[in-house]
Amino acid sequence: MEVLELIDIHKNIKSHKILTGINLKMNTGEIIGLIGSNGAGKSTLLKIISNLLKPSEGEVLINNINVHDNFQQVANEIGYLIEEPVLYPYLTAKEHLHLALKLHGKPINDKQINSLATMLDITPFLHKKTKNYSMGMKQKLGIACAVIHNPDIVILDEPTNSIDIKGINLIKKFILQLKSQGKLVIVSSHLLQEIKNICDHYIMIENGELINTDSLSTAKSQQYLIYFKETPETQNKLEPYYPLHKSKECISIEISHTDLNSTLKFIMDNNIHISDIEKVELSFENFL
Ligand SMILES: Nc1ncnc2c1ncn2[C@@H]1O[C@H](COP(=O)(O)OP(=O)(O)OP(=O)(O)O)[C@@H](O)[C@H]1O
Repeated sequence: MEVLELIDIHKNIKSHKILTGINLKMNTGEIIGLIGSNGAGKSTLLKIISNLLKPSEGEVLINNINVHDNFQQVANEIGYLIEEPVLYPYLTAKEHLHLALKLHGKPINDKQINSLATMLDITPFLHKKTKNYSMGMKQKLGIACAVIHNPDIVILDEPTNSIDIKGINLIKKFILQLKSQGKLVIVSSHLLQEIKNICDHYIMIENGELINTDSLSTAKSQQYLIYFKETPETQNKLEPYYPLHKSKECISIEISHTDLNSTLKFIMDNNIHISDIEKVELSFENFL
């Protein structure tokens, strides 16, 4: 069932275009992986969905309700952890969870808190003040606070940040449990191999634009390597595409399929001789 729709989302900050024309529809019971290089616009998009930022243009609809015009109506349908969790150093994990429930107008339910604490392995420090927590402990508590009010949509920006392998596996299992409860989970990660086995779909953003929303296998085939003979003149002409890759006597540039036409035009306009073009299957880590 469709729960979230993004309609022509644009975000400009001053003259900087951060997001351009993002259109997406997402359903309950899905895990969506959000990938893109540093500065691609992932956190900005997640903040817009969570109503932490307003789009310059466009609409975010949760169950057909405009998030930015009617947030009170949909605030309980969304839970998020974006960037680092904001925690009070002199409150315990349990007190944070009580606060989160109060914020959403939900009754204190210690049974629910204990069960969530078990799933996220935070029971041992449920009654300890957060000032002495490690980054991993803070991160897990941040995730617990994001979901304690039982939202339909859960947004986790880099949830595996600062978490060891055991913790990453636990979070993956937890995300799968959220999916089995019928929630839509949107998760971003720099280390996508950490989450790629659990996602149903992937959203790729580069330079604020959606590259594709296809499956992992389709997404893999969207890159091209263009090879040139290594000469100083060619190297100079290819300056807009630095850093160049070097192998034996060749240099190459790596581009996405969306840049293929403009890159070929650039090459022709500049009279650069192409030695070869290769469509490559890159692993997700190559996009990050
Ligand atoms: N408040 C702001 N003012 C100006 N530019 C901003 C602001 N917030 C974000 N940006 C710019 O918008 C672009 C996208 O940033 P964003 O944090 O959304 O990227 P990201 O894909 O989440 O990156 P990362 O993976 O490094 O966290 C970047 O170029 C960033 O510098």
